[in-house]
Amino acid sequence: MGWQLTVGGALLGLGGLWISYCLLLLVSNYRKARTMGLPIRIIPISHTNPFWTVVDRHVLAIIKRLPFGLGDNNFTRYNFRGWELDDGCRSHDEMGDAFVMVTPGRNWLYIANPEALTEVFRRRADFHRCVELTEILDVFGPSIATAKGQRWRMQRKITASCFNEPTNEIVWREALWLAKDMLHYWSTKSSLTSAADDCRTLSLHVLSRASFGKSFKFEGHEERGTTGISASYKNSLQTILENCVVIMALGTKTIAKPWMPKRIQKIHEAWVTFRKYMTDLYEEEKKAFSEGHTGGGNLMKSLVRASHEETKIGTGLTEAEIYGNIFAFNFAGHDTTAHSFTFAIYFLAANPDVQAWIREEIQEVLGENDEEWSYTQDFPRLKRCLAVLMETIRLYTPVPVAKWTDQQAQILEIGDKVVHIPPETMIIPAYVALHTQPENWGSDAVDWRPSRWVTSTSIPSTLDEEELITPRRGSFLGWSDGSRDCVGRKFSQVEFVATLARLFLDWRVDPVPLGEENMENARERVKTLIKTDSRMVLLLQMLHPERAPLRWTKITDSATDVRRSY
Ligand code: HEM
Repeated sequence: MGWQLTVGGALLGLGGLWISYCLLLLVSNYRKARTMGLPIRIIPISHTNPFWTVVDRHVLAIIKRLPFGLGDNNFTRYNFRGWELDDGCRSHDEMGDAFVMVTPGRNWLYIANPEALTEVFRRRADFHRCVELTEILDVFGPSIATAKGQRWRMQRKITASCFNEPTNEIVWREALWLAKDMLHYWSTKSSLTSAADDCRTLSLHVLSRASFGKSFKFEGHEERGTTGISASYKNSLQTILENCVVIMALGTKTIAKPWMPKRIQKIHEAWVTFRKYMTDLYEEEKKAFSEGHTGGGNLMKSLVRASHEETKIGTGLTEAEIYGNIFAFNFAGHDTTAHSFTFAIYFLAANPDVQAWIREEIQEVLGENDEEWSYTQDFPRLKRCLAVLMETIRLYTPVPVAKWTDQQAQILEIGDKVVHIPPETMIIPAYVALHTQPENWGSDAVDWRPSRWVTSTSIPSTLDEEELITPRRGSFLGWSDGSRDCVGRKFSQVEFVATLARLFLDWRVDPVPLGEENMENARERVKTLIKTDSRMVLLLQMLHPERAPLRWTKITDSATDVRRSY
C-alpha cells in the first residue's frame, strides 16, 4: 500500500506542477496578447497538442453536456483542431477582422481581412511558414516544404521548373486512363461504398506516373493485390503517410531497432521499401542522364536534370533533397486531391442539376473518343469542371496554412488598425470565414454552388464566352498565396478536371436511397453527411463517406438527365 501511495502522490505532484507550468505560460501569453489591442479568447490547452488531439472531441462532448449552460464556453467552442468549420463566420462577426486565441503554447492571431492576408503572404521574410508543422515531411530528407531562406529559394526554383506543361500533359493522360477504369469498376456496383478509397488509389497512381514514370492500372477497392510492385509502392507509401508523425517522433534509426513493437517494425519496413524504390529509380535516372538519354518526363528525371544544371553553377539538390522532395510531392499531392475529389463526388451526387450543368460543357468540348481529348486544347475550355473543384475547396479547404513571426516582432495593418505583433505569434488565415464572407461570396456564400465561379461576357452566352471569375485578392486561399503557394496547384486542377470529364461525360451518380427514403430525402441525407461528418485529421476530409452508398447510371437519353437552367 505504501508504494502505491508514494507513486500516486508523485503523479499528483507532477500533474500539479504541469498545471502550474501551463498556467504560467498562459498568463505570460495573455500579457503578450493584450499588447496587440485585439479581442482575445483564452483556451487552457494548446489545440495542436498531440496528446490532446487524440481525445479532444470526446472530452469536450462530455463537458458540453454539463447542466445549466456550464458546458457552453470557450473551452468547448474553441479547444479542438478544426473548430473553425463548426464556427463558420461567427467569431469574426462577433469580434471583427482579427482576434487572438491565447493558448499555453503560443498565441494564434486569426485574420479574416483579405488585404491584411495578402500583405502577410507578400512579406515572406517577415511571416515565415511554421515549419514545425511541416517537418514531418522530412522523413526521407529535407524538402521544399520545410526549407528556409536561400535553400528554399533554390529548391523552389528547381521544383517549379519540374511542374511544367509536359508534366501537366502526363497528368491529364494518366488521369483519363485511370478514371475510365475507375468508372468501369464503379458502374459494376449497385451500392458503391469505396468511392473515397478509390479516389485515393487514382490520385496515388497519377503521382506514381508523374513522379517516377511508372504507370499502374487502376485497381478498385476489392480488386487490390497485396503483392507485386504496385502493391509494394502503394502500401509502403500509404503506411508512411499514415504514420509520418510516429516516424518523425521516434526517428528513422529508432524505428529500425529489432526490439520495437511489431507495428513500428512494419512502419520501418514500409520506410525501407519506399526508400529503395526511390533509390533504384534515382540510380536509373542518373545513369540514363549520364548516357545522354534525356527524353520522356517525370518529376524524378526533371529533378535530377535540373539539379545537375544547377550544380554547374555551384548549387543543386543533394541526393537526400531529391528523395525529400519526391516524398513531399507524394505527401502533398495525394490526400489533398483525393479528399477534394471525395467531397466533390458527394456534392455532385446530392446536386443532379450541377451534374447536368458540367455534362453540358463536357459534351460540348469533348467528343466520344477520349483518346483524342487534348490537354492543351480541351483543359482550358472545361471551366465548369474546374469551378466544381474551386467551389469544393472554397467550402472544404483541405490544407490549413499557418505562418508565424518567428523571433521578430512585426507590424501589420488589419482594416483600420495598426497591430504590433509580438515574436512567436502564429498567423492564421481564417479560411472558413474568408471563404464564406457574404460581401465577397454573396448571400448564399455557405451553399455549394459551382456556377458562382463562372461568368459570361454576353447574355445569352455560348459556353466559350464563359470565364472563370478571379476572386478578390486574399478572399480565396485554397492553394495559399504569395511566392510560397502550392507548387502543385495546376497539377491538381488538371487531374481533377480530366477525371471529372471522364466520369460525367455520359454517366450520372446518385445516392442509394435507404429504407423508405425517396431520392430527394437521400440527397438531403448526403448533404447532411458532408456537413456533419467532415473533420480535420491531417487534412480536412469526410470521415465516413461509405455511410452514404452511391450508384452510377449510364445516360442513355436526355430524359435520364436532370437539366435546369442557371
Ligand atoms: C487540391 C489539391 C491541393 C491543395 C488544396 C493544395 C494546397 C496547398 C497549400 C495551401 C500549400 C501551402 C502550404 C503552406 O503554406 O503551409 C501547398 C504547398 C505545397 N503543395 Fe499543394 N495542394 C494541392 C495539391 C498538390 C499537389 C498535387 C502537389 C504535387 C504533386 C502539391 C505540392 C505542394 C508542395 C511541394 C508545396 C510546398 C511549396 C513550398 O513550400 O514552396 N500540392 N499546397
